[in-house]
Amino acid sequence: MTQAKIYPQHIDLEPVMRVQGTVRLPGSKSISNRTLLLAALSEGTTTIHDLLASDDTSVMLDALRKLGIQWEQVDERTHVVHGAAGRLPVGQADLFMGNAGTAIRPLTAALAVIGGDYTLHGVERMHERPIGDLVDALNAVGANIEYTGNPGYPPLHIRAGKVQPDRIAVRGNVSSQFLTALLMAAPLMAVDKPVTIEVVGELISKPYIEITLNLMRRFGVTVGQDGWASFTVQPGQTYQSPGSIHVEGDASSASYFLAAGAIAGGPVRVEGVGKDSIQGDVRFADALEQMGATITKGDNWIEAKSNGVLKAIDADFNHIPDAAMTIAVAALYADGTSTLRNIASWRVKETDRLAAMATELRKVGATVEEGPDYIRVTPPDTLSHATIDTYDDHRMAMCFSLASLDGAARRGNAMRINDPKCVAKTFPDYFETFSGIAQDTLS
Ligand SMILES: O=C(O)C1=C[C@@H](OP(=O)(O)O)[C@@H](O)[C@H](O)C1
Ligand SMILES: C=C(OP(=O)(O)O)C(=O)O
Repeated sequence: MTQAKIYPQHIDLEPVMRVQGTVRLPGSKSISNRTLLLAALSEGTTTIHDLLASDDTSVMLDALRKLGIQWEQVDERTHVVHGAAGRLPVGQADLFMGNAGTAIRPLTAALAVIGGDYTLHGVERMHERPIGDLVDALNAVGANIEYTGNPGYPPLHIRAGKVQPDRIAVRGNVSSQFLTALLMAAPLMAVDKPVTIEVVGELISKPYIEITLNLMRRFGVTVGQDGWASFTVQPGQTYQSPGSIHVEGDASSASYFLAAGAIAGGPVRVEGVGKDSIQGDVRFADALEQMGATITKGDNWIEAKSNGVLKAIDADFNHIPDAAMTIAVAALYADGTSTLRNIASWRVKETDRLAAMATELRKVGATVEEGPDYIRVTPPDTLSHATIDTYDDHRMAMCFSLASLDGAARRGNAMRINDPKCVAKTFPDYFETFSGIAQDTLS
């Protein structure tokens, strides 16, 4: 076991020669926050098993409470949400959304359609993350949403409007969460006639739309689809509680452990996601396979094992923008230059991830080319010890734990990661769990 030393300001990860073990994943952030909102909008009570416990789900739970939705946590792994059947008991509230895109975007659409007097704000970075395409789409069909800071960004002030359109158009090239938000609110708009949501231009991060449609179906609403161009909800469909629902393990969180297995021996098995997962990020395993790792999958697990040095990869990662960050760090262990393409959305997430990734990969000795929507990584012969800055981005912290694996071990120095507690956004116990798969350390 590695002796990870946790300090308030940084964590020192001793070089790890070999990883092996089984990790039980925390719940999926994307499924947890969608499920909470859909349960709140449903008729009936929903028991949710294995909800993610993290900053992003706390802000959603707190917001729902403030809006008058009753919920209880009945034991460590079980929450019960009492749906309010498309209404919100509290008509006026000030809601703190942290930095959770999956909370602020869907809630904005739901609140604008249901009507009331609501303000939504978040951490400083949240106020730099775009929401203009969603606000424009809603205001164009009768919503009343105002920016109280910079136009195009939270904070927002939502007042009652009248939103019952036939058609609503939204751009999908900055974030798929805008379309997700409109889809989830669509049954509330389609009161007596169908509503069609049209995607204007390109749609990014498509697998997240599949998650949305899948969960809407489980809550009793089906959506007609014309490819990725438009989505129609027929009138008279209301959300109905499925009774109980289980949240899969988080496939993005799985990526760090699978990559560790692919880099440093393995096998490493993640439990909680498997062959039939509804999360697009399970396709991260295909990328690792392409890099030469051996991947095996069961119904509820995925395992990765290394086969010597990884092969460099050149691929489009638009479908898995979050897990793609893990590939950028795994590329440090590849036999040549890797190129990750079509990832412009990295610039508007928790930080400018293209800039942050380039800066931190250079610190460990990589040669990096940062393009407007791509990154090219050439590994050094030997990784250098470095102090990694994390930019209040959970994924920067989690990805760079991989830089403590065998390549780094050749130098025998610890890898320092600043502000490790930022992992609380989606995986509060990340570093403890990572320590659990480390078998041999050089300390
Ligand atoms: O809908 C979702 O659950 C998410 C969609 C993706 O965002 P974009 O659509 O902005 O790429 C992803 O990066 C985010 O972590 C979660
Ligand atoms: C982009 C992310 O989060 P959000 O849901 O806040 O968009 C992420 O978790 O990588």
